[in-house]
Amino acid sequence: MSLESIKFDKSDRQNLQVGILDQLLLPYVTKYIPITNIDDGFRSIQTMQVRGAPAIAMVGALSVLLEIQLLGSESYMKEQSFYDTADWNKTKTQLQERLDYLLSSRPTAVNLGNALKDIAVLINNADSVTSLNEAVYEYTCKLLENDLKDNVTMGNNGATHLLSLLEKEDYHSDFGVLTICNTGSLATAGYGTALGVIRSLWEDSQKKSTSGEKDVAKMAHVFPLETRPYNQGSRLTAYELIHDHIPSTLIPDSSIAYKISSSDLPIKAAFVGADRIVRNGDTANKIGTFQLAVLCKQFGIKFFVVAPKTTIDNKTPAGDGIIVEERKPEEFKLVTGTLVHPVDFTPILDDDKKPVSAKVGVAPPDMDVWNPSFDVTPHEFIDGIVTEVGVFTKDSNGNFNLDALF
Ligand SMILES: CSC[C@H]1O[C@H](OP(=O)(O)O)[C@H](O)[C@@H]1O
Repeated sequence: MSLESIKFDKSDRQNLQVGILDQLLLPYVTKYIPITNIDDGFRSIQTMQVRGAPAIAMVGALSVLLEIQLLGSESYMKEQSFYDTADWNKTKTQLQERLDYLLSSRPTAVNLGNALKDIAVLINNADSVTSLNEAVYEYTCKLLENDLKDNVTMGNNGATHLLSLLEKEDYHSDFGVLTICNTGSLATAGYGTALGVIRSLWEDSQKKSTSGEKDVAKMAHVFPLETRPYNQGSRLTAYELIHDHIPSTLIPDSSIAYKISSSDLPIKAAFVGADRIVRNGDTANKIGTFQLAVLCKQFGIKFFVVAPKTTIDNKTPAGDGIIVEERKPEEFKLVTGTLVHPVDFTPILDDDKKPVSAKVGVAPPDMDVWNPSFDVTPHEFIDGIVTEVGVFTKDSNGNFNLDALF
């Protein structure tokens, strides 16, 4: 099992190498595929071999860095015909065009756009390929380092905030939490955003169990939603929770209300990620998040969005300004997975002893479908926005003030 979504090999500064974990093959097959240029970056993001707003930004930035590395290669520049090698300003303009192409791979998550905006400034200011290579290398290394560091800080911020709320309501017992999609190490540089809070809550629970503390609030169980139609929950979050030995039970997206109302273990919070948080706190996230928020409000369960500053869109005033990506109909009408033995779930191997990928039809081929990748949760349904800077809650008028994040 590997939770490393991105492998960035910097051992040879002149020959940087990047591999991404092909998340379309998880949880049964662990396979890394090389990223060598912007085309590889575009394809891996658009096909969702790599997904998760922060991970998309990091793979995008790395693919630009590797393309700039190629610009410094005589053999590559002799073979290629896109870049005008004789005119540095023209080359820079052409590189900006390539960034625009990369940005079109997935329109909703803002992290990629934020990273490419930063890189566009570096391109504009660079006076040579060498200086540009160094500037984008430094930027990209910092992006990956900061993401992991910020996720741990964010995880602890979210856990501390929930535990203090439970203390205030005089709740001193085990509790469960809900989460949707995948917001863990497979969506980031490590630890995760919403799943990072869950990791911090589990660390807190284990300390309390080890020290034998009684009558204390501690997270005892996680209920991840399967998250159709790409199944980030059942294929990826379940994979991470098993890897970390965190007690959890996978539930169908359609069972939230019944789970909350029938659960013996009180469910006290939902933690979800974000693809774009706009100025008033409205949040784009995986399809199904909005209805989870509505149900949490109905049952009096706290609903938290967890995301780093790189997910903030400080230009868009409200959620109706967010472009919501629609995925291809076949991604809904087919379930993609690995052929397994129905009894012990071991992968069925082909003649080369490799697991066999399969697509199973679950709808009539000529049926129209609606397949939005995200929805937009109005800030009215959000109790808090957890970030590495701190946890933001609404004022007495029900408004978020996120200026500290802009
Ligand atoms: C920390 S990942 C944030 C966000 O990205 C996921 O979308 P996708 O799997 O389609 O890239 C999901 O919405 C997560 O909540």
